Amino acid sequence: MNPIIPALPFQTSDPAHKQFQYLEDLATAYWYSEVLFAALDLDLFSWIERGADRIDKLADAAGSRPEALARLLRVLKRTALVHAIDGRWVNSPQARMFLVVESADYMGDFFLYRRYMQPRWSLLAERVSLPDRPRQPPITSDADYRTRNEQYVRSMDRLVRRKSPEILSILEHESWRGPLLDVGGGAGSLGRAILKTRPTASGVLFDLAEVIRAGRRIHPCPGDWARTLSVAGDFRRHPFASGSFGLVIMSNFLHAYGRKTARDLLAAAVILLRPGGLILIHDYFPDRLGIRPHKGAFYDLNMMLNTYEGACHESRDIVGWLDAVGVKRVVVRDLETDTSVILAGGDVGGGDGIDDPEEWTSVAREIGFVDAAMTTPADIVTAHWPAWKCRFGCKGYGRHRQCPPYAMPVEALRSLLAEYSRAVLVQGSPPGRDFHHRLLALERAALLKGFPKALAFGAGPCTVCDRCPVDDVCRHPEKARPAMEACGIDVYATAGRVGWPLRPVRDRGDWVTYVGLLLLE
Ligand SMILES: C[S@@+](CC[C@H](N)C(=O)[O-])C[C@H]1O[C@@H](n2cnc3c(N)ncnc32)[C@H](O)[C@@H]1O
Repeated sequence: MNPIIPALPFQTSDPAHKQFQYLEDLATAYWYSEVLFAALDLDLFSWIERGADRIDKLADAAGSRPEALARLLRVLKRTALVHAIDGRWVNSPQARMFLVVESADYMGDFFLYRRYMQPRWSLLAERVSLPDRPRQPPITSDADYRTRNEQYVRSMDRLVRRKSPEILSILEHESWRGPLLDVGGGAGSLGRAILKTRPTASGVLFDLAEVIRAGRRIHPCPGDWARTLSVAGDFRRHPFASGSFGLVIMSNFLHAYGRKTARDLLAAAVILLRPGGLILIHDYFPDRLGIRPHKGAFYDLNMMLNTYEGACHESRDIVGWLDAVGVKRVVVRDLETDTSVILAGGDVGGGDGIDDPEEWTSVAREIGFVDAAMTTPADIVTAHWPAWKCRFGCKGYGRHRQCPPYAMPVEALRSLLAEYSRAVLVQGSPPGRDFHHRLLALERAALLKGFPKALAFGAGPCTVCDRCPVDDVCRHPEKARPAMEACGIDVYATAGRVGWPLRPVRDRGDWVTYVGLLLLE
């Protein structure tokens, strides 16, 4: 998490402690968006930047009541969008950059566009329960439609423009040659950014006629259309010649369609590729659990509510659809924001991306862990005291084959760690038996993906059997795994190194946070 952008409370509440607070934070999460929308409606950030920085001046400029405005500003201050210095209001760096109309990086209209989608969210229960989609409020006139369409195109363009550098950094490792086709390219900023990296390549921006017209108004400078042919049409019917393009882009396109149509449109795009051509899909994928693990699933609901048949498709489905039409070489990469890229064809890296060590955190979350973090064996803190704490302080001492005094001594653990180069820490909650099963599932997934040395360490006494046999011979060594602390891992310090502040259970209703470890090589 970027330290200058505070996390929202519902992102940081620890359900293991004060569980109801997490729910209360979720219940009031919409307050945050409403505050941002109101501040943008009143254009507060722009007025502050223009010098209306004292409450009376600002209230005057924004046409607001000073006392009420002061209360809104207090919340904006809590959300770190503004600061107060000696009675003057000052924008935060993010607000100055993205929320001031005069800024070259202004995104306020994009954020306000999010509000257009909001009314339908209040119909979520109906949408999930009733067979018919609630009716769309009618658009009153052509002028309304035009304004709305232009806002939409401009908003999408602002967002993809910000994401382009990261998408480019993924594409830069691949070799491709033009021409490029940007399917549903909106105002064209992604294709434009990609073309700039290939000074001789040309491109086609393809979208519906009204979107192309809006794109021309949004980017009036002829230089923005250099080497780009804009073509208006409907991709479901347009007669492009097969084998014409070296790179086909589908950015935020497939989610406008249901499963069957999306699959057909993807297959149609593959046919347009030249031999060795690449396809780049940039979208929200509900099964990608990277930096914003919840966003793809939320976006899918947004599509369900706000489009006719739209859905965010899982990246693994898209990889399967590509495979079915003969595109075997695929990588999936999460951006540092909330979307991901699937790059396929050409001589793209191969596999499904799981050879990328960072992918293991996604796999772990998918298996059901609350959180997962990559670390290295060198960052696993070992000491003598954890095992001694088991000896003096645990009522189970001496009763479990995977715990002291039978557990792996810390010296053996240190030698073992030296034989590995990667490690994944996972976090979970009771019951311990479920946590253990997840660990075994993660270890097995690693084994099957070609990590023969994969070895999991659990949390607390082994839960495989109700109790260890009296003859001390483990009946299930294939399932039993050593506990981290039992072998001398300082779990608090190790978790602290990946940014997990563990706390002892203090209050009734709190539960212990389990931490497990997977060693990989
Ligand atoms: C969410 S926008 C994405 C725009 C841009 N690619 C981006 O990533 O910001 C989806 C675009 O796909 C276009 N689109 C959807 N279906 C289409 C179709 N059948 N033919 C052409 N364009 C289509 C829409 O008009 C819209 O501009």
